[in-house]
Amino acid sequence: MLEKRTPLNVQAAIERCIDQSQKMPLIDVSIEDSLGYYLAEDIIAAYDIPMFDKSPYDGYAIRSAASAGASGDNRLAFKKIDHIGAGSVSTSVLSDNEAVRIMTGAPIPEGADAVVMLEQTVETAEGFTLRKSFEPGENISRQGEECTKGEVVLTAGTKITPGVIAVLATFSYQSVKVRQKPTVALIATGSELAAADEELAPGKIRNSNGPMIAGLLAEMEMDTETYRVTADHYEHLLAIVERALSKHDIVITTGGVSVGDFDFMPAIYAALSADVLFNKVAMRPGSVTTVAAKGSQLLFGLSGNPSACYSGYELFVKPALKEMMGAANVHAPVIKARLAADFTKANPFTRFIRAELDMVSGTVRPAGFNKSNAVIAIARSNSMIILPGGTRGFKAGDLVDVMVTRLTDVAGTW
Ligand SMILES: Nc1nc2c(c(=O)[nH]1)N[C@H]1C(S)=C(S)[C@@H](COP(=O)(O)OP(=O)(O)OC[C@H]3O[C@@H](n4cnc5c(N)ncnc54)[C@H](O)[C@@H]3O)O[C@H]1N2
Ligand code: MOO
Repeated sequence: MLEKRTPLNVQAAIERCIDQSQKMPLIDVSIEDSLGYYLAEDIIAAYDIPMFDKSPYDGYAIRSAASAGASGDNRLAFKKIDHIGAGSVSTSVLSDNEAVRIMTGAPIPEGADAVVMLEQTVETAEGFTLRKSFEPGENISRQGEECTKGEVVLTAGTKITPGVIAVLATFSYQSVKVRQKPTVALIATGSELAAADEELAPGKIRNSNGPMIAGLLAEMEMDTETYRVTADHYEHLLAIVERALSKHDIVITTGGVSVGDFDFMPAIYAALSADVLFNKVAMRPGSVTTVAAKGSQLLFGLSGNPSACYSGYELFVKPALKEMMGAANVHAPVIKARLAADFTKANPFTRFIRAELDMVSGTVRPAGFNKSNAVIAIARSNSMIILPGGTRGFKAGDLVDVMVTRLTDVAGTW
């Protein structure tokens, strides 16, 4: 008899996935290999930045008091007593009307309290003249003006970006504490799937979900193993899923989760004695998305329909992977934007529409044909419009929620 499934609210389903996601063990990773991980420790300033008072310009370090009264009609002369570049320290101590020729980044010599830019000077045999007076501290980058020793500059859970790597390098880190990345098995199921090098016999289609999910995982720099399925046979599929579970933290399947005669995933979860967290979500597409847990391992049964498969990954897999890696913020940003066109369809359940968000005008429109089986709209989208269940009749200009999935490659200029 057909199993009756009770739909779970989509936000509750996401929370269930996150609650079930166990944090991965701590490891040290070299900063060269740290991109894409999340900091598992706060980063504390090991010293003041800048570490010393320094010159922000190529010019001359002077005593500001010696410049008092300088003007176009009263040029004051300074004598050059030393010359330093970044990386060198002057041993000179300045007295009135003495100056050290100094390059950007070099420490301010003792006695100096201002820097004159080269462009503000006229060279003389002994040094230079200037026609403007300087305030104490003028043109000096102060020690500790960016941060002081002991300050928490980045908190645990921050994604390691090139900017974070710059901070780690600044504070002499060679390696940093992170949480290991989970390893992922990827299994596209379906007897209809013909791999890229196989003939497209009648009834067969190309496997687009497999390469798409592999790409989504690659974006997160996950270590993924793809398993090949030859046909929808229960024993064959069960053996592959068991093999995947023996090696990986996460098993992602696509297809075979609905109620069809060849949808074997429900029986496989039962055979594995996996704890099914949900097998129906009150959303479109992707209502059949199923997530199960086997101890600390998670099995994501994404729908076979490409748009449903994509949405399932963004909504459930991505936050779970982030949670396991210790990310402080696991959710995709949801912003408000105005619909660029009417959307008249009824939404019995929360609807996710692959969409084009125009960040410049703050408008959003569906990215073309948008049924569960659509594939092109995924490629054209940078976001998903979220329309709440139990609504209909959205008009152009209405403010709607938009989940931003891809922030790069968005049109815009300045
Ligand atoms: N009687 C019912 N039938 C269906 C229901 C239902 O509730 N009752 N739900 C429908 C919904 S909604 C969806 S979504 C699909 C989901 O089915 P599955 O997740 O089990 O996926 P499949 O049946 O295996 O495939 C669905 C569809 O997608 C194509 N597909 C599969 N894998 C790939 C791939 N790797 N690349 C590209 N396309 C793929 C497949 O050929 C099918 O056309 O079930 C509905 N039916
Ligand atoms: O709910 Mo199904 O996943 O529309 O497409």
